Amino acid sequence: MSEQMADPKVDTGLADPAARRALTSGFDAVPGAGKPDPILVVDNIVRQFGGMTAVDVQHLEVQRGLITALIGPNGAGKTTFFNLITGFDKPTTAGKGAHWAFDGRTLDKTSASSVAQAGMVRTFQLTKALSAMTVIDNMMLGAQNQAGENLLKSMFRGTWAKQEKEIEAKADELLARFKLFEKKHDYAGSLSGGQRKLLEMARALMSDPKMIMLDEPMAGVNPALTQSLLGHIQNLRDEGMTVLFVEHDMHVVRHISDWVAVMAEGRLVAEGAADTVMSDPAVIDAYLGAHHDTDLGDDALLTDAALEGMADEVAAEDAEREAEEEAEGLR
Ligand SMILES: Nc1ncnc2c1ncn2[C@@H]1O[C@H](COP(=O)(O)OP(=O)(O)OP(=O)(O)O)[C@@H](O)[C@H]1O
Repeated sequence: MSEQMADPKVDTGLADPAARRALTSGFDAVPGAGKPDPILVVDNIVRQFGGMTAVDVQHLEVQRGLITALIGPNGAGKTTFFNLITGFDKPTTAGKGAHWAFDGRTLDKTSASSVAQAGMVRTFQLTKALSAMTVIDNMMLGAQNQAGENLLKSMFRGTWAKQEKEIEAKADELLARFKLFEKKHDYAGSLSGGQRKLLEMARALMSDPKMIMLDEPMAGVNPALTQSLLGHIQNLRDEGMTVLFVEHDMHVVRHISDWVAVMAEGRLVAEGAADTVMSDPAVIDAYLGAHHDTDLGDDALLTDAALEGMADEVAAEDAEREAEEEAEGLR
């Protein structure tokens, strides 16, 4: 593998649920709580649209190696916050105290592509333009973030063809992992809702991120694929990646989050472990104020056995696929 395609997989020891619980039990369950090893630190990010404050996050730390959910009622500012920290929008406080750093690197004034190159990548919904492209072309587009200037240089050096082959091999591997290999040459627009979500995730992984940010990964996904998607997300964490995701489905949040941050009316109003944060009065207030019918989830399914079962299922499928690929000489 070339340097920029370095494998981000690291053993954080956090594949073990007991280790994760031991870690998060040391976190303060208060908004803006400090973490022992934050991969993302955000300060004073404010975004106003006209007179309306969509985001006003004074301090947030995201712990490395965990799955953190960002939840909150409709209009709480979650998507805007994602856009701000990934360089797709600018805080109103830019140059006036807004500061955020990823993996020790200040990102305040960088473009979306340099944020991606720093290792923080968000998934994108399949837009019209992307739907009109094939699955493999979508994947190759995902690699652009990763290669950046190096890609340009290598084109001049005449090594592009070799690099393109390497990138396509990596795309094939990811497509196989996400059960999309058969669809490689199909138009992305022809995929089902769940397959699109898988493609969005696979595309983001083309750049070997240290942290993947998922915006509503389960929206529009049928129950059969939900299990598989949840398993994939947990496996990314178990391989050492940090996951930050926005999700409305509280059952999903409870099932896979190690830590939950809650936004309401632009502000961070609570933080805590999934099984306790939902009973925080600030969270109940925020949701009740927004819509009364939110189901804040059910603890009955929140067992280690259920979670590990899902992760094991996907890991077994991965192993089976790898064996098949080896037999077919794909690897
Ligand atoms: N480009 C924009 N121009 C004006 N207002 C905007 C813009 N983008 C977002 N807003 C407003 O900012 C607020 C926060 O929106 P945002 O989409 O970030 O919330 P959210 O928490 O992601 O909501 P949802 O869960 O419904 O997706 C909303 O009131 C929204 O109408």
